Amino acid sequence: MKLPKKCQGGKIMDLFEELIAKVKTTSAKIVFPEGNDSRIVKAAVRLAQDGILQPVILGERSEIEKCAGQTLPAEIQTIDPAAYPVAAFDEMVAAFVARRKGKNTAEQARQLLRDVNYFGTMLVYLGKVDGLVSGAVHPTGDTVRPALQIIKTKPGISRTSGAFIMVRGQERYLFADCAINIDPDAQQLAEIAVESAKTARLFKIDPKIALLSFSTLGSAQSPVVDKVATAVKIAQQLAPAERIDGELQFDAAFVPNVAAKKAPNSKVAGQANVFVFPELQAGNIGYKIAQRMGGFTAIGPILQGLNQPVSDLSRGASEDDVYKVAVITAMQAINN
Ligand SMILES: CC(C)(COP(=O)(O)OP(=O)(O)OC[C@H]1O[C@@H](n2cnc3c(N)ncnc32)[C@H](O)[C@@H]1OP(=O)(O)O)[C@@H](O)C(=O)NCCC(=O)NCCS
Ligand SMILES: CC(=O)OP(=O)(O)O
Repeated sequence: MKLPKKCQGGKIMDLFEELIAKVKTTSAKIVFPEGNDSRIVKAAVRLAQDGILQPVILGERSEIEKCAGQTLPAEIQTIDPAAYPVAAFDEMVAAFVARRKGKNTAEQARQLLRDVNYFGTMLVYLGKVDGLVSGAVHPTGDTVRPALQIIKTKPGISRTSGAFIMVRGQERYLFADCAINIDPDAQQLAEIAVESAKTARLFKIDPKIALLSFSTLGSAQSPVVDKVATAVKIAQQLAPAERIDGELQFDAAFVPNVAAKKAPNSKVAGQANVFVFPELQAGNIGYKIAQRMGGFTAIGPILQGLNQPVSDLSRGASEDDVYKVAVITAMQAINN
């Protein structure tokens, strides 16, 4: 049944009201490296004024204010990396070099840490803030590389991946990987599926996980289909309690009467709510089609499997998207 528009909007807010209520209790510190972007600064100001989290914006305070066209409230902390105290910067350089275990020299560290994303990620690593939100200006690679190198993945997880929660009225789905792994192998794809189930639960989605393909359970033959079928077997071994199936075409995964024809014995087909794409072109295109043509709100990408929360925005993000992703980042910090 289709709900009236007003009611659909209400449902999106329900999800956020729940998250915000949780996040407010801890007042997490979130760093925003892109103090030169008005969407970032305005969202950070609103988050502080709404009492949701404590933003730390990187940049020179008067420049940040010029960019946002407003004076920053006194409670908003800013850090200008160019004016960071020498002793604290030296400490950051030493910690970076130690973390990189011979992969970067101190000289390289000093150079890299001039980049706001490296600087902000080190603030997370050193525990000076609880999470980072960036990517409104920087492309994904430049936003997440510092996190991959410094924060790294949790034990037992080899790849981080990027999930979107797709919301339209009462509908709530998870799409992954839409952001990071260009051509994951079967093992990596299986890990993405298992991590996606954990992320889904954070958003009260009871996961039924479909690994997507252009083939349903052997209807087409190709090495790329074999990769997905192998990933399903690995994922089922990694997480035997989860409902995981594939390879499935999207219609077989989503539409009950198509599932009845194509995959009648599947416990997932026709009712999947977590969709794992076989590679990044499909995942990134897929979420943008659902967002831009299908009327879904796309929340993310939420980086899964990192030791500490770092979030990458789409450069097409609105001020409101920044606000929501920051709330999710703070929630990940609580659940860490
Ligand atoms: C994420 C991405 C930037 C990493 O590329 P890269 O920096 O060239 O990766 P490298 O292979 O040089 O690895 C750099 C480091 O990150 C680690 N790494 C790379 N991918 C990783 C992943 N998915 N999970 C965890 N660690 C990863 C590597 O192990 C390496 O660590 P090390 O320096 O300690 O050895 C790349 O995969 C990419 O461009 N992905 C697509 C991003 C994109 O454009 N998405 C669409 C828009 S959202
Ligand atoms: C997630 C994503 O696609 O990011 P961007 O639009 O910045 O490339």
